[in-house]
Amino acid sequence: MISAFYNGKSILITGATGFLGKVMMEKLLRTSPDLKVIYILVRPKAGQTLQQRVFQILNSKLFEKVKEVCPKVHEKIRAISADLNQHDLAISKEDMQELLSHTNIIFHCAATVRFDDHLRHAVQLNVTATQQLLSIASQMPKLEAFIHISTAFANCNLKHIDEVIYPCAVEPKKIIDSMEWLDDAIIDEITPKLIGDRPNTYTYTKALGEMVLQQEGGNLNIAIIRPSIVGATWQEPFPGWIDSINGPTGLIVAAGKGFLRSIRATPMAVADLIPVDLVINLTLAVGWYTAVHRPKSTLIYHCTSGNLNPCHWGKMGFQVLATFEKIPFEKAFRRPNADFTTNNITTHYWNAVSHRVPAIIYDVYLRLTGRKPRMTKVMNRLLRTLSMLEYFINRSWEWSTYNTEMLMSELSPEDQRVFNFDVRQLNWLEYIENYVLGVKKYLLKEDMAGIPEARQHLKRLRNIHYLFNTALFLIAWRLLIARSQVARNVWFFIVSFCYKLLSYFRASSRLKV
Ligand SMILES: CCCCCCCCCCCCCCCC(=O)SCCNC(=O)CCNC(=O)[C@H](O)C(C)(C)COP(=O)(O)OP(=O)(O)OC[C@H]1O[C@@H](n2cnc3c(N)ncnc32)[C@H](O)[C@@H]1OP(=O)(O)O
Ligand SMILES: NC(=O)C1=CN([C@@H]2O[C@H](COP(=O)(O)OP(=O)(O)OC[C@H]3O[C@@H](n4cnc5c(N)ncnc54)[C@H](OP(=O)(O)O)[C@@H]3O)[C@@H](O)[C@H]2O)C=CC1
Repeated sequence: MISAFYNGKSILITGATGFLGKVMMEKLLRTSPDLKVIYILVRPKAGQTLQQRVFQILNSKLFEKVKEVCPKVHEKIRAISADLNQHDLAISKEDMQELLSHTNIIFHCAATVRFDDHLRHAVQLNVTATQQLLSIASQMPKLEAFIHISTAFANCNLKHIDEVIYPCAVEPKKIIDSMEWLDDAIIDEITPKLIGDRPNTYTYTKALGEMVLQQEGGNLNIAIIRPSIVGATWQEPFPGWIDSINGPTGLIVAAGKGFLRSIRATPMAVADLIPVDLVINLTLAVGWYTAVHRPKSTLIYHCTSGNLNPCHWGKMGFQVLATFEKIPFEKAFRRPNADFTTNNITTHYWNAVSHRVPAIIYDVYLRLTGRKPRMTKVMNRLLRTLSMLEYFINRSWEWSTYNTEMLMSELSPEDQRVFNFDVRQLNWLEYIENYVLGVKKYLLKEDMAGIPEARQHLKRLRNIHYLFNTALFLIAWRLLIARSQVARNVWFFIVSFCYKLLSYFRASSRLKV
């Protein structure tokens, strides 16, 4: 039923080149190959034109399965040049006309997801662009539904979060206006006051974005999806696909490569991870439900795992490390072994001993061998990332999921199977193993044939580690003996004790003969 609904439709997706957007395009094309067209708003980036970007995406591994059911996949995608940083989204007149007269459904995924983005930029992307898209949407006569992707952490200043829009202290309109005339220095100064007890500009501006939808949605048929921490695919189009380094993925890479040795995290805090294919299944089901059933008010759907099938960071970390034993990453800096600490002092200690000192030693080695030092820079970046993510790995939240569960009960058995978003069916251990494997294959693009060599490399690292520790112990001991009478006495006692033990064994073996 849901598949049939999208057939013949013209669908507009923003953020289609991003992590969620790609999985959404793939699923739509695979399950509704007779859809009319998918308009995607794309900007040229990294020296590539939009056509080159789209070509690269459609020819990637993710889209291999789609081509079996929809060979003319290229013809179904219409890339429209746009920049959400620009006031009018920088869409040409002709393209705008086409969008206005044909679009049936909008999925608004584009956003800045950087936690440290400057407030001005975060407001432009996550608030102003949403406002402008709403204004465009309100001129679309054929529009049936406007689906907005927010985040479950938009209200992370609360402990229990319901499927409602919570107001922010300052009206989004006022924030948008002030960003026009305030200079960067003043914005920097007021940012902590505005974001209040939220940890970053991302969560704050996503909350403002929701308010804009509520206040300026007019008669539009709107729904909001709030996913928690989005991870690799669970089942579709195949398990473990991921190409984004955001969230836990960057830390999995850092742990697997041996950079990440210690992390300030609460092992019993809920790791509210949710697979990306599950998020997309829910989103497409919401698109159908919103368009067909036209709920009286804007419904919000939490796409979270914690209340239905909880996993904890401790369990996740353990399983990630266990997977590295089977599937090691190539060219690791050290053997993967990341510990969780919960206290500030041990965090500082391990950061110094396990992160900074090895980086400095390695950079000295690089310098001595005539190469450019780089490890300290990598470590600094890792520590900065850790400090940004810590907020989310030391707390647990409760999200109510009434609307999501209501929607599940509205689906036919066939739709429940094809657009499965029932997280209770997910086996975490299996999922995390596939996730780590997917990070190796699809993000790091490492060949599975290289696993024996990666294992050998880890063995060499282990031997170097033992050798290094022994040498360090002997040097420290030698220095201690040279300086301390007590250490000398202990040393003398140990040596004479060993000597006596040896003499005793020798004498007793002679007596036996
Ligand atoms: C033992 C294990 C335990 C595991 C335990 C895990 C616990 C983990 C809890 C997480 C909990 C999160 C909960 C969030 C819930 C939301 O709603 S999340 C939305 C998702 N958003 C994020 O995750 C954004 C977080 N990241 C950031 O804000 C920024 O990356 C940081 C952390 C500020 C770092 O910024 P930065 O140092 O400037 O680094 P950045 O430029 O971003 O990237 C560094 C490199 O990665 C590359 N890169 C960046 N993005 C990408 C991408 N998407 N794809 C590919 N490459 C990329 C860049 O190109 C760059 O490479 P170079 O150009 O230097 O060669
Ligand atoms: N990933 C996660 O863990 C979570 C994500 N979400 C939400 O899901 C949505 C998608 O996130 P995700 O796919 O991970 O994010 P990505 O960073 O992977 O993708 C962001 C998308 O937005 C586009 N975009 C950014 N700036 C502009 C711009 N100026 N003009 C046009 N397009 C732009 C990007 O285009 P380009 O490729 O050109 O940069 C990209 O397609 C977001 O709304 C996010 O808040 C919610 C919860 C968790």
